[in-house]
Amino acid sequence: MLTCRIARILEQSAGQHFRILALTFTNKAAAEMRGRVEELVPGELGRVRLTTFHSYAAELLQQHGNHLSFRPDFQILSNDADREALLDDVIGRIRKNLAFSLPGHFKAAQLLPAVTRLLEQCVPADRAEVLLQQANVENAIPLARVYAAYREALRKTNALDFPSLIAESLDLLTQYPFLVKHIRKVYKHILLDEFQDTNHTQYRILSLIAQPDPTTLFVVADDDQIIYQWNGASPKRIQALRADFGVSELQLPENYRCPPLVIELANSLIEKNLNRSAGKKPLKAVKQGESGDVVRVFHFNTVDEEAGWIAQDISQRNPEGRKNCAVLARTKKLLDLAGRKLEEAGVPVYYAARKDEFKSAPLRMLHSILRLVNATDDKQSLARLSKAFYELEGISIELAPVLSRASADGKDLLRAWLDEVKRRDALEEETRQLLETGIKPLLNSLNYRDFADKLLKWSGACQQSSRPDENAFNEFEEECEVWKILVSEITKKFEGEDVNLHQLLHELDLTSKTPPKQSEAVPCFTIHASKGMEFGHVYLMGMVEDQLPSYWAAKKGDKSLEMQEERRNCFVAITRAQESLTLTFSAEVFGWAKQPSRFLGEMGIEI
Ligand SMILES: Nc1ncnc2c1ncn2[C@@H]1O[C@H](COP(=O)(O)OP(=O)(O)OP(=O)(O)O)[C@@H](O)[C@H]1O
Repeated sequence: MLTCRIARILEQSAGQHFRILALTFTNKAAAEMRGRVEELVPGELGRVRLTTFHSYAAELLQQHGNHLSFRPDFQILSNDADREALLDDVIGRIRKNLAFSLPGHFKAAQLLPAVTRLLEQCVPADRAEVLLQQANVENAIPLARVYAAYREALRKTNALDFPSLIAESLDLLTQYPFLVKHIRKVYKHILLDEFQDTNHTQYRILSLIAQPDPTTLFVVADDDQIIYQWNGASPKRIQALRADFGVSELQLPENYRCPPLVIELANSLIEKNLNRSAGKKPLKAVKQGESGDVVRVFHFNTVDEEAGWIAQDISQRNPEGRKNCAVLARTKKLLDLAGRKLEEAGVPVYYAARKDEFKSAPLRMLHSILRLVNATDDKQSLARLSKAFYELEGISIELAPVLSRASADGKDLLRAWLDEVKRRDALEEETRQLLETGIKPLLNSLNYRDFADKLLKWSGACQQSSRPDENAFNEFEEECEVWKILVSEITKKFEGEDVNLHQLLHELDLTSKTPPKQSEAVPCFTIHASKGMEFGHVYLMGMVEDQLPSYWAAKKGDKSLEMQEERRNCFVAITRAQESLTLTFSAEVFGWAKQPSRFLGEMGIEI
């Protein structure tokens, strides 16, 4: 839908210079759409910025973040461990200030979620105290203090985490209206996929950059698929869109994916939700003619038996059928069990869990060198580089001498590290070569592609000889593949532009390093990870109370917002099926007696 509209705008405006901004929530969706647009209108992608919300925010801050004191080479803290370390630092420094006392139990790990929530709501640092007090939050004053200091620390260390990318972008656009004017001039069309997932801050950004003219903005949304309520998504957003933009709406009830029987279940289920858009039409199956068991329901004594049966059922299919199967569940714990059973049955498994950082030593070494070239005093990257280098080369480079050499000679950390390494007699000739002919030119030219090729080639040679750490090459081959794919996707994303090093690093930080699925592997996905996807045969396991719906929703009650979200989770899961749907449940799950999910009854399934 979105891609067809982009293609049509491009066709109809050939020769014109305005650009199109299309935003998605996942890199995968953005990459798929780019592929489809390229197929529909080859050679026109240069006029389209098709990217994720976060990546667009990073781009805005690269270009204009100096107004907020961020340099374009800012670092993105993509994992919670780094955010926690920064917050820990912040708390430690506040504690040193004797004039202000923080509650003894204030620890980074416990406070991070609260800080994240404040950032997601884009609470200005100087308003946090009042707002937290008004909301009767315990320890409002110290929490506000920590929050303000955390935002300040991000600025001082020239770093941003995911929620602050969005929050700072909104601040930027709010404080500098000339930027909004500029963006509106450049992007005559703004399109957004999965609009229902936008949180309040993202919506405010969208409202600023889209011209008030309703022809500018085009969104695709389904309020029956809001499953990120906990992350700020809300049915209110669609209502706000109607009120703020005067949008014209086109309902698309036709469903081309699922068999009619699945559509019947989906409709029966979702109509139980109370706060759907008024006048929402039920889904209409376009597919006709079914063969075999389109919907199957099985129950078991224990979840162990349930997972074992699913594994057997999938393994007994022919290879073609097996490739089209997926196991979905509400929680990761269920999927891990199903995955284990599948592996025992000889079926390879694919998990979609996000992978923030590379795991193999060569890729860690590459990534930390690139980070050090970009941010020359990044001590954390220096430590990571030394660790990876030790695993590969067996030479231990202590950080203290590197730091003092850097400070004494006024050198950046990478150059000082190189000097330390080169003093070692034990250095292999190939490694010396890499450092001489690889890193030095990289430092001068920033040609990361060339350097990456050299380092990966050198690593390949290292792999042949025994290494001090036998785990150094775990996941190496697949990560080389991931590296190639990422660089190629990033190049496509910035079609026609030279992707500089800090753009590359930002994109790397924003992208999961999960390897691509091997064709014969069976996906085991949480419902959230399966959103937007489709599979021939869907096995939805764990259809019991306290799983789907979750314990929390069941506790909140049948009419609660939480229960409605669980119903949408179930709706999303079953509507992934193209050919068949298998629903399973057990009397006992992880040692607890469980009742069948209320959603089975709501779908009209008799037990
Ligand atoms: N007009 C059409 N004719 C035939 N097939 C179609 C048509 N439109 C969509 N499809 C197919 O239906 C399936 C679902 O389409 P699409 O991914 O656009 O749906 P969607 O609304 O984004 O679904 P969801 O939001 O539930 O993930 C895809 O396999 C797509 O190829």
